[in-house]
Amino acid sequence: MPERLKILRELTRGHGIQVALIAILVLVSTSSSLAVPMLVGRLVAAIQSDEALLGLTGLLIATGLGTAAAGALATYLLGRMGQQLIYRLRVRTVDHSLRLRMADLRRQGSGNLAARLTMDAARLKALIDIGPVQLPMAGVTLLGTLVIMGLLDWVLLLITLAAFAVAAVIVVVVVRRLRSTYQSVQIEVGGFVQRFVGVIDAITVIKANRAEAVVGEQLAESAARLRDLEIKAARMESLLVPVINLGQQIALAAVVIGGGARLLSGHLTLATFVSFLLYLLQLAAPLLMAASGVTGLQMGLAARERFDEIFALPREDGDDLAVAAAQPVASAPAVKFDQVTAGYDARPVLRDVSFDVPSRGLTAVVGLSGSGKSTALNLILRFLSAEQGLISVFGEPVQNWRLDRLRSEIAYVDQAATLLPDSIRTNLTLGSDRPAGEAELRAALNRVGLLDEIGHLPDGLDTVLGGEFDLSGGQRQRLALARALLSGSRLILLDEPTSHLDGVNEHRLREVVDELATDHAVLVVAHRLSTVRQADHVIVLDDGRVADQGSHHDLLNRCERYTELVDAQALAHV
Ligand SMILES: Nc1ncnc2c1ncn2[C@@H]1O[C@H](COP(=O)(O)OP(=O)(O)OP(=O)(O)O)[C@@H](O)[C@H]1O
Repeated sequence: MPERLKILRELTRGHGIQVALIAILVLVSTSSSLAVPMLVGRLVAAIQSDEALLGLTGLLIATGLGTAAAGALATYLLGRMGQQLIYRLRVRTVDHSLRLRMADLRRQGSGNLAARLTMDAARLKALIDIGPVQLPMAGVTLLGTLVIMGLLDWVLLLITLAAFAVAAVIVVVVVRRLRSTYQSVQIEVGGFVQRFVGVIDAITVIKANRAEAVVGEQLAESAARLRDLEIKAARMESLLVPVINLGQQIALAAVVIGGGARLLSGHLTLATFVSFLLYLLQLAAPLLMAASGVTGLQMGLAARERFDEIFALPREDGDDLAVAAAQPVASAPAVKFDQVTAGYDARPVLRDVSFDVPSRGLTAVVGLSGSGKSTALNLILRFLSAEQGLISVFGEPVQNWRLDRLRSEIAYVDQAATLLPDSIRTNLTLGSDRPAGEAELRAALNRVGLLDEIGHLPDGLDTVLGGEFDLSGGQRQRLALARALLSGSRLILLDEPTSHLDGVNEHRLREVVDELATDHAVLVVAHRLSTVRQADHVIVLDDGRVADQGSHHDLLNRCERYTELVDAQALAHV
């Protein structure tokens, strides 16, 4: 347990003054609440001996008010500290998640990560609420109460302890079992959110296939598992309060009998007996507080493990070998694959692949679906690492580049032309090192034929996408290309969409790509015959190997695989 309690030190680090202030307030509140029964005892004695009551009554009221004020302030400060903690934790989780390796990110899944930021964060915050204050407060109150009770009458204290013993054993057993149940609940919640997010992402397919009921049932099954686990936890939690109350009632009965006898035998005064009974009645509160505190601690610890799981995953730039930034070689090809073998989870997708992408001109990669074209782009961007061979960008092996510098040299337009759910302006300038002026943005949009279309949107460049307004597939692709134009990157990777653009825009885009290729290296995963015709160099991938490479015409004359691709319309005739 002390090992686990180290978490409280970690969580409250940097908040020493606040923790000390809270501790003082708690101490004030606890000790004044401990004084109340004593004062009541004194009041009883004063009534018995006909003494003046005013001073004592005033002291009693002041003590009550002091307890309340100190308690309220401690609770507020603690709540504030909890929120600061949750803020730091969320920022760290977001930052770390965004920098995870792609494979780890996929394995975790967006829903599971989102559950960390919501439920797990809230449960960890609960730990702050109870950890530094509730548990010590309960401990101090409990200990103080027991000491005072022992001083008042140690025989009655022994009777009390014996009566509570069984209840204490049950509480310890329940609390221990709760931890593993909370862990299962948190894992199940993560899985449930993960499945739900996945389903909403695929909602168009689900609706089009009328699969709402089937998918809904699968989610309901997951919800049912969650319900069962939560009920199991509730069943265990529900035992705590009655068991403690029962212990108290047994103790009360035993103390009344024992105390009555000691009162009659003259071993106890009435005032002491009243004080003892009041302390006994107060005993349940710190016990309940301790029990719920330890329960919350179990929840918080289970949540902490889920955060640790994320933080233990390496950042993708942890692979950087470069101490100094790579020095690009001016004369080197933009990309060089030298006998590269790579894949996912040790399953090779590309085998012994070698090719060059010159620093100027248009290079196309073609191949059947699944032949490894996108994987090649992933390797250049270091979304993935090669198992064997060497991949260089502008003359430097990719792993020697500082990751952010490598990616600043590359503009990437993915097949779906994914956009951020943000304004068009933000999407256009994403990753730009320098702020682009209005005129520059408009010029880029004009080049890809989007200026008029965006001009018709209600907020123009500041229209937010993904909500009320969105762009068509072709418009997205043109926007992504405009971003590439603005990026200033020397290497453009273009994963061509498989769906067709209309003739006008197809022609316009071809012009833009041609223009770009005059002073940039453009590597395009081509799905259209028009693109390969336009390319200076074509690389033919066949089941992860380079079948051949050369110009469109040379390949038509000599590469059977290429002719097949063209004839079988694997390359669309546009
Ligand atoms: N994230 C991934 N995890 C595991 N395997 C993957 C992953 N992405 C792709 N693959 C596998 O790698 C192989 C090559 O995929 P890749 O996307 O590179 O093909 P492609 O040539 O670009 O295909 P397409 O033309 O259909 O886009 C496929 O067999 C695919 O199943």
